[in-house]
Amino acid sequence: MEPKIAGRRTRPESGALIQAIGITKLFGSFKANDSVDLTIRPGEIHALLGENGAGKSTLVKILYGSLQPSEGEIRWKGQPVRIASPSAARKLGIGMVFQHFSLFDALTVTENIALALSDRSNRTALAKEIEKVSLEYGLPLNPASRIVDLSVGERQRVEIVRCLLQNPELLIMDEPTSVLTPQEADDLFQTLDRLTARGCAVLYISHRLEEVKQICHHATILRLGKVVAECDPQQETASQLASLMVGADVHVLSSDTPPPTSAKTRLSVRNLSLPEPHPFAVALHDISLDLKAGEIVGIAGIAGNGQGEFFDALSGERTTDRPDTVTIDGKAAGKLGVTARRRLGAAFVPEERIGHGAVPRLRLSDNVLLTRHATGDQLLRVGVIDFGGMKTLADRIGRSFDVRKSAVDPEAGSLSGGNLQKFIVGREIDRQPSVLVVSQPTWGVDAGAAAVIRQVLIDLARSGSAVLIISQDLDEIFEIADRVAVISRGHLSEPVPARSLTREQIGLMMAGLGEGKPVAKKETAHAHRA
Ligand SMILES: Nc1ncnc2c1ncn2[C@@H]1O[C@H](COP(=O)(O)OP(=O)(O)OP(=O)(O)O)[C@@H](O)[C@H]1O
Repeated sequence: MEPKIAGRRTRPESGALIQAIGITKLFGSFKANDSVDLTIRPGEIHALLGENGAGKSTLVKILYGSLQPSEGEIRWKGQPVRIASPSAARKLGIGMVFQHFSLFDALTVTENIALALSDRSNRTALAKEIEKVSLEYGLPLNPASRIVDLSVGERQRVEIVRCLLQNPELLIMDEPTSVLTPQEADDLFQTLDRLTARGCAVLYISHRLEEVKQICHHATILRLGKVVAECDPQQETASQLASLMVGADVHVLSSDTPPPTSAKTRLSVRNLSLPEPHPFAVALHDISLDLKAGEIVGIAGIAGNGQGEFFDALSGERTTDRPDTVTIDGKAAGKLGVTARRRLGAAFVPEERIGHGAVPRLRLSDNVLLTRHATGDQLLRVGVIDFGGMKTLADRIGRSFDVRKSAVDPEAGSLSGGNLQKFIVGREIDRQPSVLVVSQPTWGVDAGAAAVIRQVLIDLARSGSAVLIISQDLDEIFEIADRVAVISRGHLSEPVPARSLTREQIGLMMAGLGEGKPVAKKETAHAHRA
C-alpha cells in the first residue's frame, strides 16, 4: 500500500475508538503539535512514529490527559470529550505503560498495584485478580513478589497488569521493548495479540522499525509536529519508514577499517570488586577488562545487573582503595574522582539524561560547563567563567548533532528526550576523548539520529580512542561493537568478538542462562534479577 500523505482534514468516524482532530499544542510560540489528526480503531496496534522532537510524547500526553491541547478536539467513541487528567483518561478506558516504571522496589506486586486503585481494601481479592489477569494475558507474575526481586520484563508486566485491571480499551505504550531481552519482547508481542483479539487498541511508540513492521497494523508518522504520512507498516521496508520519518534517506553505517590488533591499551580494569552501595544495588565481582585504542567493546545485560555500578566505578563517581583497579592511558585512576579522570582524557555519558547527564533547569550552555570546565577548553580561567565560549560550544554541539530545540539556548529540560541525549553525547564526543564510556548511547533516539551517533562512536574509536558502550539494545551492540561481554549479577563475562555470537546466545547469557554465562552455575536460579 502506498503511504497516504496527510493534508486532508479528518472527519469524525463512526467506528473509531478515539480520534484526535486538528490537535495543536503550543509551548510559548513553538508548535510541538500542529493540527494533528489521528484515528485509532478498536483492536488495532497503531504505531506512532517520528524523529526525536517530532511531537509524539506531546500528543500522547494530551490523549492521556497530562497536557491540554491549545486547539483541537478529541472524540472518544464518536463523542467529543475533554480529558482533564490521567485519572479522567483511566475512567474513560485509556491506560498507559510508561518507559520508566513508577514502582516501589521495597513493596510487593499487590501492594504496588493497590496504590494505583481507588478501592485498596481487600488485598487477598486483589492478589487473586492479579493472578487471573496475568494468566489470561500470558503475563506470569507472583503477586507476593517484591519488585526488587523482579527482572525488568517482570516489572513491565506489573505495569501492564496494573493497566489491565482497569479494563482499558486503549493501551498506550511508550517504547516498551527498549528494556527487554529479545525473548521478553516476543512474550510481550503475544500479550498484545491477546489484548487486540478482545478488541483493545494499542497506541505503540517505538524507534525500532523492524518490530513496528512485525506487530503494528497501522502507522501515523509525525515530522516537526505535523502528521506527514499514514501507512500499513507491514507493506513498507524499515528504511522506507525511516525515510518517511526523516524526510530523507537514513545514513547507513560504515566501519570498513577493522580495529588495530596491536594497539596500546587505553582503558584497563583489574580485579574490580565493590560492595553494593545500598540494599537494592548490585555488588561488582572481580571484573577485569582491557580496551585498546581503536576498538569498541559492548557490555550487554538486562538493566539492574550492575551496569550502573560498573559505570560509576569507571567514571570515578565511586572510587576504590587500590589505584590500579582502573587505569586510563597507563595512569592508575582507581582512587581518582570524576574530574581527575576527565583530566586524564576520559569522558563519560551516563544512562540517566535528566539529573545525571544534564541539569534540567540549566541552559544548554551552562550544562556544557558542567563537564567541560576541567578539560582544557579554557571555559574557566582564574575563576572567571567564559559565558561567550560556553554559548559557542553549545551552539557547535547543537549544530553537529542536529539538536532540535524550541529556543537558541533553552533549558535542558525543555528538549525532547532524544534531543537531550544527542546533546549530551555530542558534548562528550566533541572533546575527542581518548577513552569514552557511554551508557545507552541511543536510548530514545530516532533511527536517523541513532545512526549518526553510532557512526560518530565508530569514527571516534577508529581515530584512536577506546570506546566502551553499555547497552541493552542488542542490535546496537551487534552493529558497532568489535567485542562483546555480558554483565549479569555484577559478574562480567570474557569479551568475545561480536561476530562469534548470535543474538539469541547473548539474550540467553543476559538472562544468566546459556553458554558462556558470566555467573557460576549455582547462582543461575535468580540470575536475572534486574
Ligand atoms: N514543556 C515544554 N516546554 C517547551 N518545549 C517543549 C516542552 N515539551 C516539549 N517541548 C518541545 O516540543 C517538541 C516535541 O517534543 P516531544 O517530547 O513531544 O517529542 P517526541 O517526538 O516525543 O521526541 P522523542 O522521540 O525524542 O521523545 C520538542 O522540540 C521539545 O523541545
